Amino acid sequence: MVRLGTPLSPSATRVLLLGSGELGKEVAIELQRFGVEVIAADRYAGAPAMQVAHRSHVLDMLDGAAIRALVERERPHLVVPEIEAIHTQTLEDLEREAAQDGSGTRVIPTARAARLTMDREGIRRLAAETLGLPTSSYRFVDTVEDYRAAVAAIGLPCVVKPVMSSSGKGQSLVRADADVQRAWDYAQTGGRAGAGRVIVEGFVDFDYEITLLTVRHAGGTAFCAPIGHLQRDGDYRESWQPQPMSAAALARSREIARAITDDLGGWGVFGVELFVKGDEVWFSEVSPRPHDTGLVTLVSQELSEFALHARAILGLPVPVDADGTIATFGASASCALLAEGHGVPVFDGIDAALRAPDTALRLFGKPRVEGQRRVGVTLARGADVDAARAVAREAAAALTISLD
Ligand SMILES: Nc1ncnc2c1ncn2[C@@H]1O[C@H](COP(=O)(O)OP(=O)(O)OP(=O)(O)O)[C@@H](O)[C@H]1O
Ligand SMILES: NCC(=O)N[C@@H]1O[C@H](COP(=O)([O-])[O-])[C@@H](O)[C@H]1O
Ligand SMILES: [Mg+2]
Repeated sequence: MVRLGTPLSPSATRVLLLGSGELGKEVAIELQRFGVEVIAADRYAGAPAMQVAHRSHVLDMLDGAAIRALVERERPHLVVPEIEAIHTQTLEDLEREAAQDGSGTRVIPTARAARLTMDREGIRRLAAETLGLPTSSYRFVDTVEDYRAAVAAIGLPCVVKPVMSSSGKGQSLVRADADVQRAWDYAQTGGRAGAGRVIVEGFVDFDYEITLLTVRHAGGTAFCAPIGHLQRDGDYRESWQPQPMSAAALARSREIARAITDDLGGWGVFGVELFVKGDEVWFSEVSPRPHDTGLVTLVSQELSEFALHARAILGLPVPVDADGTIATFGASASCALLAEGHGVPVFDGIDAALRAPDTALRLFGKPRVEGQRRVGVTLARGADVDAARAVAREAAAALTISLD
């Protein structure tokens, strides 16, 4: 039996979000709807989820002592990682101590899942070497000499990424010898945690790629309809649901998603990223939390990936149909809004963007842009995926973003 208290009272169910971006903001809203007390943390003030949380804290999330002090101060029932770059060793320590002293703090989905996925090496070795799942070829390197040898061994084209990065930061596609040094230099400066270890991956020449949102909940494992997406510079630009795919490729995708999520364990939404060519499927990576390409579920599903995460982590029911699928409203799409430059975002043309029926918009409220940053998303439903994508793109094109 699940029991929820009243926020800001001794009975409150307290959730600490580690990371407070656009994905955490939607999770926070869903938790608020259940009267959960939400505490948001991130490396900067005024982050999106902080704007809808009961309170917030600014800290360096790679600082283990700072994470520990925050958990001891807030005594959350659930610690919910929202980004990769967290001092996950501290989460493992806290999880173990909580099991011993009975304080009841749980890490979502598990501290081990957070540790393995914060770093490309942990999750890649688990998937490819322990579970035997198909992946691209890969090598991990620490020095420029080893890097050059890895590129030679893997062959061109290859993809170079810092082991700790997301949204394509520090990532390059190396097509020719002339790109090799530049890719190393970018990987050393573009990652979230500074210079360091790099993965060199063989290029997978896929037909399309998907995110298979997989929900581990009290009643078992459920899948959302596959989400197709378009990435540029390693960052998502458009996503749509459902991605048309063969029955064999979908079955294989579910098999891979089940294998990796069963191993990671715990409750919550996982974004399993897969490459598909014909009926063949490769595992790429997994987020043990809602996924950016899953923003489309804000219009495609009664229960978005954020609502599903809230339900799953609280131990609440997740309704599924007979074959374990979560219902959708039909073809839908999302289009990311990127701002470039320096300053505080201001949006014009909102009325034009929302003129078409079945169109929606999320403006994340990120306080500043320095360089390039995703600041919002347009959402649309349509007769089919192509129509939905066109409406989402048109809505995005109707908006102008300036930086004050
Ligand atoms: N080995 C590969 N072969 C072909 N394409 C790849 C490969 N690795 C990455 N990509 C492309 O780059 C995109 C981003 O890669 P990846 O997901 O590893 O980066 P990321 O920084 O973790 O992104 P995010 O955090 O947004 O998921 C992939 O979705 C895919 O389009
Ligand atoms: N691909 C991972 C992803 O989309 N993560 C989302 O972006 C935020 C960071 O944005 P920022 O870099 O603009 O601060 C994260 O907090 C999360 O919501
Ligand atoms: Mg990815």
